[in-house]
Amino acid sequence: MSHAPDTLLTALRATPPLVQCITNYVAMNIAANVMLAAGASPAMVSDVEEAEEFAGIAGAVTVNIGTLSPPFVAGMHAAIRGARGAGRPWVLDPVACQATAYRRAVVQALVAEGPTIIRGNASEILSLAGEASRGQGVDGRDPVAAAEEGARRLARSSGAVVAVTGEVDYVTDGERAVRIEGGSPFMPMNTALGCSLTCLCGAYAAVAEDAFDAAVAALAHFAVAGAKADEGASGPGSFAPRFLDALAAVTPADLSRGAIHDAAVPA
Ligand SMILES: Nc1ncnc2c1ncn2[C@@H]1O[C@H](COP(=O)(O)OP(=O)(O)OP(=O)(O)O)[C@@H](O)[C@H]1O
Ligand SMILES: Cc1ncsc1CCO
Ligand SMILES: [Mg+2]
Repeated sequence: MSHAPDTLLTALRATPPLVQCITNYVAMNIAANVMLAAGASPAMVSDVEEAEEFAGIAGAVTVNIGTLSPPFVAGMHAAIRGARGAGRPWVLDPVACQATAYRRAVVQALVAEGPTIIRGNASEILSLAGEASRGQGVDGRDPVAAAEEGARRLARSSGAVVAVTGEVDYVTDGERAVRIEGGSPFMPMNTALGCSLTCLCGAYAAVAEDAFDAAVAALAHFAVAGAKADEGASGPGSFAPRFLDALAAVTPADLSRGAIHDAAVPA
């Protein structure tokens, strides 16, 4: 059954899903605040001693490789085991996966575990799709349009819904695709908003039957809140608190107004 973003936001706010977010040191506080403002219940639980058990009580798990280390990786695989055992969705954020041999190896092993959703910037998705990427560190340096074909191929090969973010976002499961407009140029000037969006994809996946609908709703929530926060912001600093306020103020009706456009999928 397909659910529109407004229905999913209503469900999210009615029963805030517990989301186990394994994310990087930069994002932990920012992402937790984003999740609470949007209407979800985040828990940054990552140690291998408890990650699998915790995933058994969470509505979804999110895994982000931003500040990678062997202990983090052990916790990620434990949490994924827990999510899979409980039949719950899990979301992958391949931060800077093009940058080093360690990141490339870790991210390949994670993709092989079958993420429900992969959310990254265009440089990261190009790299995961085996194409040339202009990415150097954590920020996207390629246009989303350049990663659309690779995103569809990655979706088909991995079985994940792939969400590519940037000025205009693109979501595909290999068969369906949409573009989402909105947001603000101040968003990429605020660190870890992409990481926070990955956590929100987990929250929507916890309440949705269809991972494609979940990714679209999470990205639309960010697009609408970002556009709202942009009004009156004079720079990235004043944008940040306005964005948190806007995430909380977004209504289900806001999500059904115009940000989401169907995109043709070539055979
Ligand atoms: N130029 C832009 N205009 C409007 N919205 C943007 C722009 N660039 C990014 N966004 C929005 O910012 C959010 C984060 O996407 P982005 O692609 O910057 O993630 P990211 O590179 O993974 O970020 P990070 O790794 O710093 O967390 C998304 O909602 C995206 O739509
Ligand atoms: C700046 C930074 N460095 C590693 S992770 C991260 C957060 C944005 O991806
Ligand atoms: Mg990122």
